[in-house]
Amino acid sequence: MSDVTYLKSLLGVHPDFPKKGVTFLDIFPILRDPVAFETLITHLLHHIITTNAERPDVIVGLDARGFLLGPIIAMRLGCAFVPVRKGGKLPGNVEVVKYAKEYGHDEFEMQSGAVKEGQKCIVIDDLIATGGSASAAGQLIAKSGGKTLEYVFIVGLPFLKGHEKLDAPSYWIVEAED
Ligand SMILES: O=P(O)(O)OC[C@H]1O[C@H](OP(=O)(O)OP(=O)(O)O)[C@H](O)[C@@H]1O
Ligand SMILES: Nc1ncnc2[nH]cnc12
Repeated sequence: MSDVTYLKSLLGVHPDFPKKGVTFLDIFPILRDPVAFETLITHLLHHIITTNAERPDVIVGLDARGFLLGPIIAMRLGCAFVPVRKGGKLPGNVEVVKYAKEYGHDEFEMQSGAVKEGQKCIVIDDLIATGGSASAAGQLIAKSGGKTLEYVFIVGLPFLKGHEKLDAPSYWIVEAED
């Protein structure tokens, strides 16, 4: 079985969660299996190293599930990790962007100066649906003077066309069907 098939087989599928009409795809079963978790991290590292001509300076992880992947990837690549958090959670001066996502609205914040002028960033999250969350993170990076090299996910829902909202290429390991 390929790594992609293995990881896809572990995804949890929950129809009508958190609201009717949304099929929630749950990555936590992958994290409960240490071999699958290691396979996931190795796959993401291999992708990032082989696809991007430029090495990233910063891995930007999105609240909350992006926090489970971002720091591991950042430490293995020798990059900074910067969190993008939901509104009102970060101290000090912050940049703010409001956005819509598959099942609601939210606000993302990043600490001012956390990404420095000219730094090359990779955004990491578990899943892209409508692309609202990833696009908001990209706007925060741009406000800070950074450059997004790529958006990286475990799961993509390409039929929602979220990747078309993004200002840089995107990659997902597993594709969910409509
Ligand atoms: O592409 P979109 O339509 O924006 O949806 C994707 C986002 O939605 C989920 O996060 P959520 O906001 O539910 O937060 P959580 O990680 O705290 O559960 C998911 O982890 C992504 O961040
Ligand atoms: N379908 C989905 N499954 C899991 N997380 C999500 N975030 C937005 N849409 C989602």
